[in-house]
Amino acid sequence: MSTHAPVITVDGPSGAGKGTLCMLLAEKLGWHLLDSGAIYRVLALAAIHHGVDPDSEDALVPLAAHLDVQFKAEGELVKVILEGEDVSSELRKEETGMAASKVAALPRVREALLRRQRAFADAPGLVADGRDMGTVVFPKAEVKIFLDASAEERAQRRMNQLQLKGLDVNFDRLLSEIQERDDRDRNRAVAPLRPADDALVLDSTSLNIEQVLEQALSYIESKLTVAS
Ligand SMILES: Nc1ncnc2c1ncn2[C@@H]1O[C@H](COP(=O)(O)OP(=O)(O)O)[C@@H](O)[C@H]1O
Ligand SMILES: Nc1ccn([C@@H]2O[C@H](COP(=O)(O)OP(=O)(O)O)[C@@H](O)[C@H]2O)c(=O)n1
Repeated sequence: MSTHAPVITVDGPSGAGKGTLCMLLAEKLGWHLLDSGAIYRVLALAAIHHGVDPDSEDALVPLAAHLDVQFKAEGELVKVILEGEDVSSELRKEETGMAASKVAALPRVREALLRRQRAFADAPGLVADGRDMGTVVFPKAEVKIFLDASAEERAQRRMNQLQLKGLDVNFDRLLSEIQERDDRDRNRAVAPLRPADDALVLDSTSLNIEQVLEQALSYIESKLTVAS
């Protein structure tokens, strides 16, 4: 007998703070975490490693359907293993995000990844991070949040994050890459980035991480009795 697991979806553009918020929520609630962007990133890397044309939907669909990926929690970090190889650091590169947004625009690729994402919904609950979690993957989720922030603030956050890793980054380039990815994600034909009709839209431009967490938790508590 399958039990229904409650789902909290957090969608929004790159750098809005989704990953940070989802990790804190999953930790606080003791729920599972789905980083759906990581799946699209892994697929983009698999295509690059196998020399598959990232524009060829026909070649990408079987790769998506048979993607051999494991997410291994190691303390606070999640190691991502693709076909036995640790791709964790390659995964977070900006160029991987850009390649992911290209493969993610292909309808049959999205379809091939649906079941894999839905399988993450398990007791006691799931926090799902992405672009279409509340609109397509979990349309009946109990709680939906759309986390936003201005493109400039998101580019600044990404720049700080990359600088902390010791990388040399240029703000204007980062901003234009974020805008290019936003445009592609918002204007694609299937599962475009947009808030679900029943989502709380939270603009984090002038909120710090604690304030975002506080507002999200108070909304979750108003929707779910288990969140107290
Ligand atoms: N409200 C916030 N204010 C300032 N920085 C934030 C906030 N939320 C997240 N960050 C930082 O911004 C960067 C991007 O956040 P992340 O959670 O990776 O965004 P996303 O998953 O939406 O791309 C991280 O370095 C994170 O620590
Ligand atoms: N549910 C999702 C998650 C990510 N994606 C795509 O995957 C890319 C990378 O997603 P990500 O969440 O890892 O990116 P960041 O927000 O961390 O920059 C996005 O730009 C989207 O094009 C998607 O189409 N649908």
